Amino acid sequence: MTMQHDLAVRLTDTTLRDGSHAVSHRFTVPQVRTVVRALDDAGVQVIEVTHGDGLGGSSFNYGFSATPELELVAAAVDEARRARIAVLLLPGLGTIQDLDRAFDAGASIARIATHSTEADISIEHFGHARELGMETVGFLMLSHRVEPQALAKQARIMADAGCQCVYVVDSAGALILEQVSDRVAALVDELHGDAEVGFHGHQNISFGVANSVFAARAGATQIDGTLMGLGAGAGNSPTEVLAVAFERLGIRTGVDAQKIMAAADEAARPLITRMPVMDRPSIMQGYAGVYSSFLIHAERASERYGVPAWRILEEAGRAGYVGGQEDMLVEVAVRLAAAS
Ligand SMILES: CC[C@H](O)CC(=O)C(=O)O
Ligand SMILES: [Mn+2]
Repeated sequence: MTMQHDLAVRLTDTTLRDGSHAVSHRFTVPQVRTVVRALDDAGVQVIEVTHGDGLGGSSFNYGFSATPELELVAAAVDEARRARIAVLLLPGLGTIQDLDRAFDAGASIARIATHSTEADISIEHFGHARELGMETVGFLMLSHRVEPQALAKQARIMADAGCQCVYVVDSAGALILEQVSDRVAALVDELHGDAEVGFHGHQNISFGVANSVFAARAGATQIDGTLMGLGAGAGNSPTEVLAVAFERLGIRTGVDAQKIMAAADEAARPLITRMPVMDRPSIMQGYAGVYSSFLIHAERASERYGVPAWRILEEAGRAGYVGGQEDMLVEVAVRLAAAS
């Protein structure tokens, strides 16, 4: 076994954001408190809390939150003793005012997400977050669609705007091993210490954890996970598995393996109404490079128009749709139904 005692990564747990997709955005204040307490006890340093689609995501199009997300953020801030609370924002869906409100509720890390070729729409948000004194993280979503050097140029735009860590985000769970480390290495090289590099994986073709190891070895210092792998598509890299795998590889996380396994089992497992699985639609997302959050929208369109969800997702991959184009899945379903 290769031991790499020189490596350390900060784990960010996004059960209460990406994992929110798996419970149709129905987290309650007591549930948030339970999960935050368990993660905090286990030594997770950053916990992300918002609607699954980020601040402002609660809507007809993306699904309404059962509890206003700022109440969840405030509860998380109140419950955490050591961990810091992060929020995610997609410019256009969430606004600068949403960020202000999240900051007022006690969030101290702003994670701004854009499609992997559109970093320029995050410039204002990074500037504003830094003015507020928030730590900043940038998400380059659907990173598999962009070659390493071009992705690194987008990361440079974020870093120059005030982003302190740029993530390679495998939104489709499509990347495999060196495809991750090549991208992470290109960003590390470009950013040259001006910003850290992170990795966010999905399990659609089961590579989330292995990809995270490759990311860490290529220089990523922040890695995302969710308890029990709850998340969009087939879910995210499970935080408890990341903690155990990293410990076995000598990559320091500061997370207690026993406690994080208990957090998954005792705090997260009872909340699960629908366990993300690798099935035909979610595997198709990894295979065809489709945004993981499209899964529920495709399933809804599948029921309504009587065409298989995997076919809708396959077509979405062919068309190259990006986050925000959920309505196009209905159009695809209508077309497939008419052709059948
Ligand atoms: C809502 C933003 C987006 O879903 C971020 C993310 O987790 C991903 O792209 O995987
Ligand atoms: Mn995700």
